[in-house]
Parts: sequence; structure tokens; C-alpha cells
Amino acid sequence: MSELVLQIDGVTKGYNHGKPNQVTVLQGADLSVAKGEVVALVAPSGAGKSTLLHIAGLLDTPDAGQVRIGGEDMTKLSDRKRTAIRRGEVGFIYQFHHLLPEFTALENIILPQRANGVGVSEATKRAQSLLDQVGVGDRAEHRPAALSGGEQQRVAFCRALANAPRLLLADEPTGNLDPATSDRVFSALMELVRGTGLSAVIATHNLELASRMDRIVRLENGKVIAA
Ligand SMILES: Nc1ncnc2c1ncn2[C@@H]1O[C@H](COP(=O)(O)OP(=O)(O)OP(=O)(O)O)[C@@H](O)[C@H]1O
Repeated sequence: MSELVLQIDGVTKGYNHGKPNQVTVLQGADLSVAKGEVVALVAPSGAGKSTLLHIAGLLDTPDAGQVRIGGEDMTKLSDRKRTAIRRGEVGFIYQFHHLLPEFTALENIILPQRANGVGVSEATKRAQSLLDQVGVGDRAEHRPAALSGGEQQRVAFCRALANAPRLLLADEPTGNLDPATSDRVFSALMELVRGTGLSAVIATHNLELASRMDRIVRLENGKVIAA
């Protein structure tokens, strides 16, 4: 069997426990992602897709169940170790780019590498190479406000991959773009992902984009089911 990068087993998660507005979002969710596999996560709004991605990416902890990254049980680690793994091994992309407005595109990709202990010249070289790969190498010195929506997302993809994570998690990465731009930007993302061989879970409402990934899963009634 191929190596599993992400294993989510029997994860439950709810909010407002013991209060009248208590909700249970995940009810025994399982999801395994192999090395190099790109999984489309399709779910109706409010089904718990962001909750699942946050738990997979160690931004949130489950009430019960296990999350393993690279075979290691994340629920048993100290907060400090979990943060280190999140920084070094997980990349996030959101619908909105969340780039730092006062820094250039290049600097936005250098910063997370510096925070991870990479030297300036190596970080700069990698940032430029990533920008080149997604076709915005000539925009390196622009600040986010001077970039188009599609360019901003391309830069956000590079930032997510800055520290060469083994797992990429994306929540509607092209959801803010018009259909033609979304299609092109998604292709750039897939090329980047395929080129690095990393594993990814990409949430989308767009079934055409979902069909271009290796496998589609749905989130229904708190469980992950094959589509
Ligand atoms: N911090 C919170 N406190 C209380 N309820 C929450 C919290 N976060 C999420 N929820 C609820 O949990 C459910 C799932 O939320 P989640 O954001 O995971 O859904 P989603 O599938 O990502 O939705 P969307 O596609 O609309 O972003 C929703 O009913 C939401 O209102």
C-alpha cells in the first residue's frame, strides 16, 4: 500500500457543548490521503468542510478520534510540537488570499521560510522560483493591492508551498474568481501540486474542478463518503 500522508480516523467535533445551541458537525469522519494524491472535498455549505480542514491542518483539535500526519498521531503531541509541524509540513490556501498588504509578492513568500529558519538568499531563490512556476515571476516586486485577483491567489499558492509542506489544504481556492480565471488559476495550482508530488485536500463546490482531481469525497451528516 502507498504511504499515507494524512489519516483522519473517527473524528468528531461539535461546538457549544452543554449549551442550548450545541451543534455536532463531524460524527466519526474518516479520510486517508496517500502520498501524491489530490482529493476533492465536496460539501454543501455548513456541512463542516472548514471544520474538517482546520482539524486536518492542526488549526483545531477534534473532540474525539485521531489525526495522523506522516503516520504520527498529532493528538498526542504538545501544542509546541503541533505548531512546528503545522508550520513546516502543512500549507493552507483560503478563498481570500490573506497576503500581507505591506509586503511585496516575493516578501510574502520569503517570510514564512524565514520564520521556519531558512536563510535569506535561499528563501529568496525559492520564492522567485515558485512565482515563476505559477506564471507571475514578473510580479515579484508588486504589493498585493497592485495584483489582479487571479495573481493574488497564485502568490497565495506559492506562500502555502514556501516551506515545501507534505500536505496542502485548500478551502475553495478559486471561489472568489470569475469562471475563466478560476479555471486558469486552478490549472496553475494543479501543475504546482503535481510538480512537487505533495498530497492535497481541496474543497470546492465546482464539480468540473473536482473531476480534475484524483478522487472526490463528500461530507454528509458529519461523515466523509466516497462520491
Ligand atoms: N466556532 C463555532 N462555534 C459554533 N458553531 C460553529 C463554529 N464554527 C462552525 N460552526 C458551525 O458548524 C457548522 C459547520 O461549519 P463549517 O464552517 O465547518 O462549515 P462549511 O462546510 O465550511 O461551510 P461553508 O461552505 O459555508 O464555509 C456550521 O453549522 C457552523 O455554523
